[in-house]
Amino acid sequence: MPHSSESKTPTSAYQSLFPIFTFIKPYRGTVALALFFLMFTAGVSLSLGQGVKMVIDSGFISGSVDQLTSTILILIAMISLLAFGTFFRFYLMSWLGERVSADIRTAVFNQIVRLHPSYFEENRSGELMSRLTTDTALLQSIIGSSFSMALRSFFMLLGGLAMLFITNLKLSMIVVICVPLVLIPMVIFGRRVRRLASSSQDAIADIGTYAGEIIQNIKVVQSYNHETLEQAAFGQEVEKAFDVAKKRIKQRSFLFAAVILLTFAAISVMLWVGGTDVIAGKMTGGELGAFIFYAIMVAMSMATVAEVYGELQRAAGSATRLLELLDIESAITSPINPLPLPHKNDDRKNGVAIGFHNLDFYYPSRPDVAALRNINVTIEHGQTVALVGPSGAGKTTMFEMLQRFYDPQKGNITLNDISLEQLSLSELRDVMGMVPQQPVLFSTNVMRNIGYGKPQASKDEIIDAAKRANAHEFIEQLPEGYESFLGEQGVRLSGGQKQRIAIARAILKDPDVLLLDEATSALDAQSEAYVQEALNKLMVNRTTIIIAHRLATVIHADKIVVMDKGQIVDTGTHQSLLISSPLYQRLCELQFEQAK
Ligand SMILES: Nc1ncnc2c1ncn2[C@@H]1O[C@H](COP(=O)(O)OP(=O)(O)OP(=O)(O)O)[C@@H](O)[C@H]1O
Repeated sequence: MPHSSESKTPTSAYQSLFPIFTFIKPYRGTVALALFFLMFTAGVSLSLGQGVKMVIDSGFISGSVDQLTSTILILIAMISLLAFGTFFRFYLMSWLGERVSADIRTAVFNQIVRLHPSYFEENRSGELMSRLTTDTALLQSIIGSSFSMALRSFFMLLGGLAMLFITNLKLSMIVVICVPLVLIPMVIFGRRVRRLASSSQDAIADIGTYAGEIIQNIKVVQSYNHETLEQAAFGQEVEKAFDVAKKRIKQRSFLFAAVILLTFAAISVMLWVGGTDVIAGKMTGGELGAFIFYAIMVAMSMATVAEVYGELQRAAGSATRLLELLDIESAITSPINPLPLPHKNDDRKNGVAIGFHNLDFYYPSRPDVAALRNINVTIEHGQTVALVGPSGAGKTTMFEMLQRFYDPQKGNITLNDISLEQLSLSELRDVMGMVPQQPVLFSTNVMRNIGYGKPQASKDEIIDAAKRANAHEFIEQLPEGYESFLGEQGVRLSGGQKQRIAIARAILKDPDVLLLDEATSALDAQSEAYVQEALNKLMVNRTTIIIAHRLATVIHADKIVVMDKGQIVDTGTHQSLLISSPLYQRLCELQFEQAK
């Protein structure tokens, strides 16, 4: 990417903002038009000073009502032009801000969904979320408003200064001395206010996080009778935020008071010096009026430029973070020239053969402990293999490796003798279908939750999949049938029902390899029978690997792999392992005790 080198070593705020221009480039035409209106309005604003002069000199002083009327009409015409230009300037600039931040948001999200899963173990989702929302919102306000304000103020500052000197040299010298006197306290207080404003935002964000966690876990809070404790703790958080806010508003009050005092003091000095000149006949009243108009314009423009400079620095931080995120390369990518997955006799309905060969794997976050060590397993087309072993043995890790969420440090995994790294990620993941122990439901309706397995599926296909998963009946009984909303704020489903939705999703996907993580929590006999029947149908004509917790599953498996501490300790059938494997015997006793 073109911005990679700049974003790593930003030397100034502007330099790290520079890469954002890649996102602005496509809208060159709009930028040009916006700039035109920006200069147009700046020009009209500057000429307003002349209008003021005319109204005073030709209108009031001349004593002619007609002349006053015509000068006022000219002033109205100028202000109409200003309004006209402002509409387009504001609209186009804000449009640019919104458009560019929308594009950046999309680019960041597109990047996030493709990143390797271990990235999300190192980076909290809350942080990524704030990149997507807060950081992009800041850039939007910079591009859409602050930048335009700064540019306009810059033009007006230059023009205003020029007009000041043209109007009256002596008074201009007073302004040149007074403006910094007014600005210095504004910049100092402004900086403090900004710092406090950002810690105030942090404090508010903390309140949000705290409340969010309590609301999510409200049942735990209530069952432990922690309401009063939580109320007190939350109260403290709120007070902390209030204390920061108090400091901020104090600084702001000082700022306002100082600005009013200094500005009017400076204007009074000018009025006094200018007024003496008017009385002495050295300048007209209109000139003095115009002069004060320009002086205020120059001061305001300088204040705006100073204010925006601070914001630009804050935005530079956001821009750097966003661009760093966009620069990260996913550690798991498709090969440039992927091999197609060959199918035995070209018959897709037979599953695929799987092989683990001398596989060693360490999780990136725990590089010193092997999660899998020296794993060798061969699974034939259409076989059902059960993985058993105590907690932490590495069973789930096997599933993660098969879906290539991580790459092994040593050895490899093959599908029909092709190494996973040689397959395109999309083909690999098309082949795999996973039914997790705790099914994940999205906050949408049943139809879309099942349809996640095959986005182009028709309604009939979805209903058919639900029927085959033994889910149709209970879905029909939901308040709005297939349109019922599931997920976070949706209908609550029982464990068995959720599993059947997940099974329907997998049926619809129709994968060659089925990865099944059986639920450990016991379902009631009826649900268990429904789920088992649905699974049996699902396993036909596929290669299936099951993390097994049920007697029925292991007995019917073609092969059982017994794992412990990341290694395979035994492989065989239920009968052979009962004789040869002490660990398997122990596991059987434990697991099937519970099943009784
Ligand atoms: N993302 C991860 N980062 C670091 N270590 C992990 C990660 N996931 C799992 N582990 C570790 O790897 C080992 C194997 O875990 P795994 O989840 O594969 O076990 P399991 O056999 O599926 O256990 P269970 O039956 O309890 O789910 C454990 O020691 C676990 O702490």
